[in-house]
Amino acid sequence: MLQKSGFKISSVKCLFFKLGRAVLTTESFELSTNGDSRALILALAVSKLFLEVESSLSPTQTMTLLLRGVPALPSVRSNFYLVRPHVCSISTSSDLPLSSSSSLSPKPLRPALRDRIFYRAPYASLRHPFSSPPTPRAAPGDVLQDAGATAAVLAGAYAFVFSFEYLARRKLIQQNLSRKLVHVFSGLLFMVSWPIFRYPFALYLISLQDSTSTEARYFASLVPLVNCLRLVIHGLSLASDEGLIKSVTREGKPEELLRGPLYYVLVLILCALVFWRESPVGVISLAMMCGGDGVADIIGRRFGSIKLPYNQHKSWAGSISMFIFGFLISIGCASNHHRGYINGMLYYYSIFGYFQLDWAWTVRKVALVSLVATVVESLSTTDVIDDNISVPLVSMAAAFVSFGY
Ligand SMILES: C/C(=C\COP(=O)(O)O)CCC[C@H](C)CCC[C@H](C)CCCC(C)C
Ligand SMILES: Nc1ccn([C@@H]2O[C@H](COP(=O)(O)OP(=O)(O)O)[C@@H](O)[C@H]2O)c(=O)n1
Repeated sequence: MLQKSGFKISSVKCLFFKLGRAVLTTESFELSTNGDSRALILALAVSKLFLEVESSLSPTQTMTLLLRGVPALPSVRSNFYLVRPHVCSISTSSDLPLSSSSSLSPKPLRPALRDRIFYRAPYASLRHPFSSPPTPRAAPGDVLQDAGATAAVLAGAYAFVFSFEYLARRKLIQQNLSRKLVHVFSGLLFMVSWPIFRYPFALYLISLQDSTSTEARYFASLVPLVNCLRLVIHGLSLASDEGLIKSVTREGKPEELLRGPLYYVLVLILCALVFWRESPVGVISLAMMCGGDGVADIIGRRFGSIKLPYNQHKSWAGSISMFIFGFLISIGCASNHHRGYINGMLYYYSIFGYFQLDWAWTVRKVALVSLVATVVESLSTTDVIDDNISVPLVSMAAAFVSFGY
């Protein structure tokens, strides 16, 4: 582990773990303790370390320090007084018997921000804050790992679609339901596979490796790219794959592959390349396209007797399920990781340390994105612009406005 300011990160981290729950990631320090006085000593140690790190950040980078359970006493505050507030947002939990001003920054943060855990939108060129050289280029072993991950996910994709081909061909499942289940799960399972590309969780925890590798996204994007080529080849009838056509088309016509399914995999490529696992925007957009739109069709066809006043082809049941499932798949079913539990895609990615979010704030933002996506999906414009284009693009725009990159 790299030495920095005389403290070994791993020892600080281990000590933190003994004193309480601490997460020391490339994006943030989060120290949650039971107020143990020794935690204050460590918090001072981290604060000195933090100032060192903070001074090495480029103007566009931000870091986060969250001290939960550590009294915001003057001695702690003074260590942060020099921090540039626009670079470093520091907060302490407001549910502690703290001094009146629980903000540690020179000027009190806006009340709405005081207890938010800011996340840095880490990006490909992110320098590991504790390493003096830039993140090293991929080592041969990393490339092999990514190539292996690509092969495994490609095989999974083929097996996944083939299983629905089999069920549809044996008429064990209706063709429409098969298409919708492939629609719902293939994109979500693709997202679930992203952490296996470079720096798996275990390695990340042990070595605090930078989890935002650049090359990994290109390897991951090969999976939808290969499926894109497959759809084009069979959509143009350059080759025939009755099973594929049966499992992902409405009427069993090859040219249908060049519409909904093709747009769908193109969006997967876009999200993997542009947002990858570094930004909530891609995760939320795919949750809306795969989970929300997919379930809207399944529920709407079955229970959608009450149509929308402005679109007789869509129903309240379909739209409400779009909102609910888009939201739940994005963030899960609770809003406070202290008391409830969160099991959506955003929390899945936060477990790996890709971003840290203020969940109470995030719940509101994801609900807003889900509402916007639901309204767009319910419009009759989807007859002109496929909702595999309109829903994810509008979700990206709404999520970008809410979360930034
Ligand atoms: C059926 C699909 C879209 C149709 O949309 P709509 O017209 O109903 O609105 C989805 C097509 C999926 C494609 C054939 C396969 C995509 C696989 C994915 C890139 C990787 C999945 C990996 C995972 C491990 C299963
Ligand atoms: N909000 C929605 C969405 C779909 N649906 C139902 O699902 C069917 C297919 O919806 P869709 O045209 O959006 O299907 P895809 O374009 O997503 O494949 C509609 O004809 C409705 O019967 C609904 O009732 N309410």
